Amino acid sequence: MVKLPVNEVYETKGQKLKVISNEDKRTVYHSKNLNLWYGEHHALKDINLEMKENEVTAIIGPSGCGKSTYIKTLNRMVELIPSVRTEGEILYRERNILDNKYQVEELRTKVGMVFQKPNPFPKSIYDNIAYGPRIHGIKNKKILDEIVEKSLRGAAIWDEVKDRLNQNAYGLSGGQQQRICIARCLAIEPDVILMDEPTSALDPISTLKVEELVQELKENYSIIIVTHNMQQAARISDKTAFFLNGEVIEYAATNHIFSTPTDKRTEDYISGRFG
Ligand SMILES: Nc1ncnc2c1ncn2[C@@H]1O[C@H](COP(=O)(O)OP(=O)(O)OP(=O)(O)O)[C@@H](O)[C@H]1O
Repeated sequence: MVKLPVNEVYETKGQKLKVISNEDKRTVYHSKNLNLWYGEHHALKDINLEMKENEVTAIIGPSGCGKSTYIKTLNRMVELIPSVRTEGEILYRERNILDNKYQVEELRTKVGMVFQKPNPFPKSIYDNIAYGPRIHGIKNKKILDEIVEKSLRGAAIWDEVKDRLNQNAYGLSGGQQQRICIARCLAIEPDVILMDEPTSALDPISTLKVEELVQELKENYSIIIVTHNMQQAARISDKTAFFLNGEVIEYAATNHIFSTPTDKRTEDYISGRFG
């Protein structure tokens, strides 16, 4: 494949085409000097990370390094824990979500989350997907039907469940349940999808399906995924942040992190010397 230099303007059939560089992509999240404490425990230390739209950003690092804590600050889920204290800023689309004036409800309509263990509601497949839109006031059956179908198609599970939409979601396999949770997330038309180890409870085939789905979804969404599976990060992400003891040791294009890491600690981690 020929690689064109970025930001060059070419003319073809009378049309000017600009080769877009990564710098032209808009920033979705920008953490600035973010610190977080659980009581006395300093769990996130001066995190500075800028994440771009329509990219998959992977967060990797050994157990206890702060990956889940970080992703849960991005939708302010951490504030449910009473001992948590934060300092610094997290800009989402240029507004500081840690500001008291920022309504968490507003954030939740824009940022969806998929967890480690599939967590469908004990309801029908249809009601799982229609749940969010209903909360947002949509009652019209035809509109809800459309949202349900579109979301299930978006999560690549429509064909598997279209004939049993009224059955309980608990009757599905783990991999199917996880895609139902992704569909539930898509139904609120989010801007960003946060995923906290979304495949760690899945078998290899379901894992592959979710990984393929993540690749497709980035065309329309920005995805931030925590994974302890380094092969997965290498396969599906554009950028990777390596966390260690609450700090970001290195953040760069995924191929750079996995081929020529700058920091010795990143190299030791990705080559399996610790973690
Ligand atoms: N609710 C909590 N109260 C107190 N300390 C916590 C709490 N949650 C996490 N921690 C601590 O904060 C640090 C970071 O934990 P976190 O769960 O973010 O790590 P992680 O990188 O996601 O780990 P893992 O890969 O094992 O899930 C750990 O030392 C952990 O013990």
